Amino acid sequence: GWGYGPGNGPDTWGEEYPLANGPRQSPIDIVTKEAQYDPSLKRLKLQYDPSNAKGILNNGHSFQVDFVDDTDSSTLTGGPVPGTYRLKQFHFHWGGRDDRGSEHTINGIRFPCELHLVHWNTKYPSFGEAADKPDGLAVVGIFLKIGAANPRLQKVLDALDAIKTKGKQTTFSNFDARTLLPASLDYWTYEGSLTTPPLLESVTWIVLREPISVSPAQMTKFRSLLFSGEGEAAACMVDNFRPPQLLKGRRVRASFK
Ligand SMILES: NS(=O)(=O)c1ccc(NC(=O)NCCCCO)cc1
Ligand SMILES: [Zn+2]
Repeated sequence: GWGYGPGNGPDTWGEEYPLANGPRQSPIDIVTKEAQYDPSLKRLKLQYDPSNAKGILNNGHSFQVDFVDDTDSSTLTGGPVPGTYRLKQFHFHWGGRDDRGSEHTINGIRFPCELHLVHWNTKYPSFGEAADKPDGLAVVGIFLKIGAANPRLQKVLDALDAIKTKGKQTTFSNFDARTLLPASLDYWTYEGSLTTPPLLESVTWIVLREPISVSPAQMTKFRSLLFSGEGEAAACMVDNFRPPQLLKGRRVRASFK
């Protein structure tokens, strides 16, 4: 199946997933001077209930923290989208070295890691139903930059020893995803896609301007995970990012001047 290696990486995905060359693919390079301030954009409202955290899973491409999404208790409202979107999961993309790892880039600059908080539009009955609709998903992207250790990440990183290999999962409860957010919710927004197969063009991207910090030692924890399953030849889970895709005429709007 698809992956990030030489034989199954982003350049090969188009063979099985034709959307790879579609008109609204993600990620993109955000050229800040070309992002247009839009005064009609609303403030982003993220309301997360810690009791909705359910589990943490190594899915063989990244790891994700899954949330119970059967009520409107952890939601995204406001921002560039009408209606209410429910938090489904969050996950990360990172590099084998600190000079790469993020999916979106800012003026060509890559960050060592990028956090994605995945939400689905409650006008649809479920995530699966929403996932292939043009207004189905809203993903908040947050850059991580090297600096002081981030204590808010520690609970997530401490759980990684239990999910080292593909398919492993463990319970992960009482986690407040709001603690991962930076002080400012200023954002850029554009219409895009899932950044992994099936590359569905269903995502309103909301990329925060302010990064959160991560220390080199914490990055080493991310890199201790494996793409491979137990008993398989060990393959370090690093460089699980898709490079920036063509804008194809899309506009990027800014919520700030
Ligand atoms: N990196 S990303 O764009 O935030 C992303 C989020 C979800 C997914 N996929 C997912 O949640 N489930 C599999 C696809 C759903 C099809 O029903 C893939 C990429
Ligand atoms: Zn992602």
